[in-house]
Amino acid sequence: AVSTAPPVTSTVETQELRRLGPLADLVIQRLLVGDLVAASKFGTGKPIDDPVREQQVLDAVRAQAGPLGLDPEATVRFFQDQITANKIVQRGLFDRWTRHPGQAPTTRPDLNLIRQRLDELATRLLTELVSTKDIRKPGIACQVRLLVAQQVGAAQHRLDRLHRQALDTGVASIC
Ligand SMILES: O=C(O)C(=O)C[C@]1(C(=O)O)C=C[C@@H](O)C=C1
Repeated sequence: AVSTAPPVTSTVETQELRRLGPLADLVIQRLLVGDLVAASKFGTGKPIDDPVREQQVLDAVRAQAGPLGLDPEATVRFFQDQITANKIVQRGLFDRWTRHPGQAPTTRPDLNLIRQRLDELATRLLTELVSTKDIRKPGIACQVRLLVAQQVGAAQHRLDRLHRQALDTGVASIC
């Protein structure tokens, strides 16, 4: 008879290997919002860098980290990486749209609404940092899980070179 039950150990191991999946997915969601930010700024003369807004983002996560049981400075570093990743996407798209104006967006999304989305993602990222805290200690186990999460996420979202490069930066401090 053909067995229809999945091999239990491999299922458990697969689930284990995917434990950083939700965190990697949120990192990807945040850098994909970079496409919207770029579309909101491109052609307006508005600079990609907004140091005042960056400080607000970092102050907010620093304040939330401690009460959640996260190290405030490590959390700030993680979000600095998310901002850097976002700017990699924005710069890459500005460059692409300048060289190929036909690919430039034709509608301009509202930056304030986009920032609300980034704030929501920050809350979800913090929650996921908390629930993965025990498996993010530096070491090969974390690196293997991260590699799996990053590859699966990049494939699921069909990320191009630019967004994969940004993802490398976004996940740099996870382990
Ligand atoms: O809010 C913006 O204007 C963005 O460009 C997004 C973002 C971020 O990732 O949070 C990135 C770059 C800016 O310097 C500030 C913030």
